[in-house]
Amino acid sequence: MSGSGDQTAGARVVLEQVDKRYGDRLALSGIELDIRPGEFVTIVGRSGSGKSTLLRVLCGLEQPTRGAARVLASREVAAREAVRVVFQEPRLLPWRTVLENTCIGGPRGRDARARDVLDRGGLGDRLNDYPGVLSGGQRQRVALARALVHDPKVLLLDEPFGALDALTRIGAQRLVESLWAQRRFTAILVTHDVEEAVLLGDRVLVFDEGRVVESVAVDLPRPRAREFPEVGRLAGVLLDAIFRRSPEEGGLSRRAPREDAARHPTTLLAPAGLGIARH
Ligand SMILES: Nc1ncnc2c1ncn2[C@@H]1O[C@H](COP(=O)(O)OP(=O)(O)OP(=O)(O)O)[C@@H](O)[C@H]1O
Repeated sequence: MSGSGDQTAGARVVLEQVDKRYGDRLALSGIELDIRPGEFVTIVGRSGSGKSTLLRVLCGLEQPTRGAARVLASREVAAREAVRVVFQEPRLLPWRTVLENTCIGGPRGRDARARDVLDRGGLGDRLNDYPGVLSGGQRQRVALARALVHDPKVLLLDEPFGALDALTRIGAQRLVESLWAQRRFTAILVTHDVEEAVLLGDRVLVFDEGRVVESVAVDLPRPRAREFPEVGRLAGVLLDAIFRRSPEEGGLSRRAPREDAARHPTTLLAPAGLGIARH
């Protein structure tokens, strides 16, 4: 399994000098990103660093204050056509069945696709159940199926596993990875779990104060496991990057804070091979 390849249904995502301002607060500042079709990008960073704002800009819920965010498929397509989001809460309609929830808002005739995704998520025998009788992990798999029924070019995942217990979380991660490998959409996942970011990402971006301060390429075979020494090492690198700019908050810094890194706009084409691209 690989994050790159020629046969892809995913779209390229390009952000050019994107700022997002809320009053006096700059939630995103000078974001320059180039995400290739079918790439799996994960995003980590402290609370309030701008991760969710980036996803909201990408799905069209927010407009940049400056700059442009573009989804480039065979042609430039509107975010609402090409981009789907899965949030931490599944947001299902309690009075609709699993199958009905999955098909809501989707194109007609997508029952077969919905059944296929639900089946792959282990819900093939729960199609006529209502959300109230499902577990948290099952509900989240319905939310994932609902997003994929639209055949998105880009799938945005905003802490989708955050509320799940550890075992259910591992199952959900594997499901997302296998669906991504099969359908080749471009995936952008926000997570607070640095190991999860390494397990799933072709590239991990570290956000701080609305900027990308680090980009870590993960060139490891898939599926990956937390027990891989390299996974642990890269997770440590990410923690270091997250906390080094404010060691008094995290206390994990082993290096001096990098004064210059966050001040300069970054261009983040995924570097080949394992390593950290510094900007
Ligand atoms: N609608 C809004 N109005 C005003 N400020 C906002 C709004 N949305 C976000 N912000 C601010 O923008 C900054 C970035 O918020 P964002 O939700 O993107 O952070 P985050 O990295 O996703 O945080 P978390 O990990 O806690 O979810 C924060 O300072 C937040 O207070």
